[in-house]
Amino acid sequence: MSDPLPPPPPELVGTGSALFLDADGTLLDFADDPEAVAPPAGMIATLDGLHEALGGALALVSGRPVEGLDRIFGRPAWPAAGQHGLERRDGAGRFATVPVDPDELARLRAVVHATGEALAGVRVEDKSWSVALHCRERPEHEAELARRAPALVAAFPGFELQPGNRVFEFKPRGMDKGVAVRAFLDERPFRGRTPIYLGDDLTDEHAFAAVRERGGIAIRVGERTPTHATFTLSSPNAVHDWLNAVKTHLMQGAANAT
Ligand SMILES: O=P(O)(O)OC[C@H]1O[C@H](O[C@H]2O[C@H](CO)[C@@H](O)[C@H](O)[C@H]2O)[C@H](O)[C@@H](O)[C@@H]1O
Repeated sequence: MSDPLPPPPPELVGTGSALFLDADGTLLDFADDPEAVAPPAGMIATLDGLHEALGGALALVSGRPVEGLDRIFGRPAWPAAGQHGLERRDGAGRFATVPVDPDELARLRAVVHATGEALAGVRVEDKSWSVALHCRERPEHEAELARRAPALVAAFPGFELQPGNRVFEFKPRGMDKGVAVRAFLDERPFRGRTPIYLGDDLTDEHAFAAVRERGGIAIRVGERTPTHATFTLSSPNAVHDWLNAVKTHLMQGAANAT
């Protein structure tokens, strides 16, 4: 059956838009090792151009720490939300994190590491305020992780489970990408703009709901259903091409205005 969602026309983005971009699976192709990802050639220049054309209203919104995003994207000045909204660098460059109970986090971390060690080939990614179990290299463990993860997190009331693409993440309760996007939209330079969010995974659905409730547009990357999105792009390659087309459209508009 063909996908009922259409591709987004680049003209959807205007100078009054704000652009929110997920990283893995949207800007970045998946890799077995979370540390082994890299943006395709030319993407950082494209994002720099869009950041400028949108008056700074472009932000990365990721499950990764902001520090990890900075390493991958060459330490840009762009606003960013990391660890599903637990940390945020706002439009003025200020960085803030949500406080986490360090004792509960330490106990959770120990249980997650023990779970990973018991399943050969399952990777543990320790991200300071959240922890993830990855099964991309051993997808045969996915069903077992899906069974164990809810029981594991139930012992830690301050934390919740965020499933994703071949990953089970344990993060402090109450924070998600929707909370992060709403916070950006209440501040300059995002305030008053129409939000447009691109993402591929379950965690992005929180942000899709947030932008739609503010009159914005959600664009799903890939084919995952169900979704709050109304447009789709097939892959990170298609996202890169689309972002280039958006940049060209914005620059033509600026040239025509002079
Ligand atoms: O919100 P995102 O920017 O999409 O981040 C979500 C998680 O992405 C990373 O994991 C995913 O990508 C890895 C590298 O390609 C892949 O190995 C893994 O299977 C994917 O789930 C990242 O490692 C996590 O920390 C992010 O939360």
